[in-house]
Amino acid sequence: MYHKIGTLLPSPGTRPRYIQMFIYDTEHEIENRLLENNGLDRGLVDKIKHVLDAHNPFVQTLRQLAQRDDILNYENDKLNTPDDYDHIVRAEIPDKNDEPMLYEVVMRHMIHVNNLHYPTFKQAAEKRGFLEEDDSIRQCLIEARAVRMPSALRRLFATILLYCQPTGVRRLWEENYPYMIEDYPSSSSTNNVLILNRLLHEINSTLLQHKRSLKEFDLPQITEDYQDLRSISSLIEDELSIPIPLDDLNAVSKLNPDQLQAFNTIKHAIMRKQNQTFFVDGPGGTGKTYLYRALLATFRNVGFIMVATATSGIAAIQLPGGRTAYSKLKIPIKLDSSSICNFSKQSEVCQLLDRAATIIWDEAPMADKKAIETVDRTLREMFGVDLPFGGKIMIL
Ligand SMILES: Nc1ncnc2c1ncn2[C@@H]1O[C@H](COP(=O)(O)OP(=O)(O)OP(=O)(O)O)[C@@H](O)[C@H]1O
Repeated sequence: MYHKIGTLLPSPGTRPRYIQMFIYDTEHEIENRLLENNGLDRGLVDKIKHVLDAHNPFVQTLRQLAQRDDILNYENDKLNTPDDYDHIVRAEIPDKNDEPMLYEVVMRHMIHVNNLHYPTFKQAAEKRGFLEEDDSIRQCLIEARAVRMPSALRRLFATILLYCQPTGVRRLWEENYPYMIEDYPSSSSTNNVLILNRLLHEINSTLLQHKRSLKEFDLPQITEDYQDLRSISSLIEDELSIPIPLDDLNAVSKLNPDQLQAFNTIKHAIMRKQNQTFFVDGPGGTGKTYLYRALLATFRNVGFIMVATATSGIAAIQLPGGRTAYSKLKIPIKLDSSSICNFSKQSEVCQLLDRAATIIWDEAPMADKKAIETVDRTLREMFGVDLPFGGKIMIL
């Protein structure tokens, strides 16, 4: 209904139409109707008008609007949503004894019944069974989950918030949240907060474009910590979002005595931020990669940044988030005794290395000696610390 009726009062210079007939210039309502359509039978229109006035509760409600002082405020404002109408269109429940028939009609058709009032027209209509609670929205989201990318699902969710006025926002959120974050990589509990905030931030950005905000909805809110995290580079964010395989977390309990000794020694240094360089050596197949994976999982799981590199690409992909040392540390191809890695002090790479608890470089002995010296020289210079690798804990 609200799509068709336009403003409650006609705009200046135009004749009343549709719903405006019941409110504007009611003394000349018949004439106004005939002007709209001169083929009408005056007698018939008059009879219909009386029938509607006597028996239609909506017409009676609209007639009362004419007596409202604030109705003029709505003259030029199109009421766009059921809530807008609900705000001003209300019917009184007639006295059951004085007007039993009218009472029955109103009780049958009126939205707010039994003194139960709902914040919006839509909610009231749902409670009366005129609408199904968010069912069409839910169905739409279920279909979208099957065929749409998570990014499209996020935009759809924001659009639903903006235009569909769901009543159970929190329930829709809980149902669809896991599907909306599917393309945000993470598995640790630490990162879940980041992921939640990232999703909320993205939905909020869409809402802000339409001058709305997350705060208006029954949804979790962005935590303040996230505002700090927003200032970090995307490189660090990517590093914090590296998935942590459960097997790697469990690997700690399966380390053999040698591996465990190495694990504990390195752990000790990381916890105390002691500058140390470790050389993990052993014949092929003795569990070096196994140890690295256990270290990466354990410390990433508690929010540490662990940069994982290897000399060869094959070895790099054995480590979650692993890259070749040349690529990650921007080691130049041509090396000499004064080479420096290709990143500046202000670069995201430098920020990442600065925040990293440790740098793992698997198969380092296979790399050109000058490459290792270049990294050492660069980190000393970047961090202004004259210690091996600028004071970083290195595992080679
Ligand atoms: N403590 C352990 N418990 C169970 N399995 C282990 C353990 N340590 C190593 N392994 C297994 O042994 C195999 C070889 O281990 P890994 O690849 O870590 O050795 P590596 O020293 O890195 O070998 P390479 O130098 O050839 O790369 C892997 O399948 C690994 O899962």
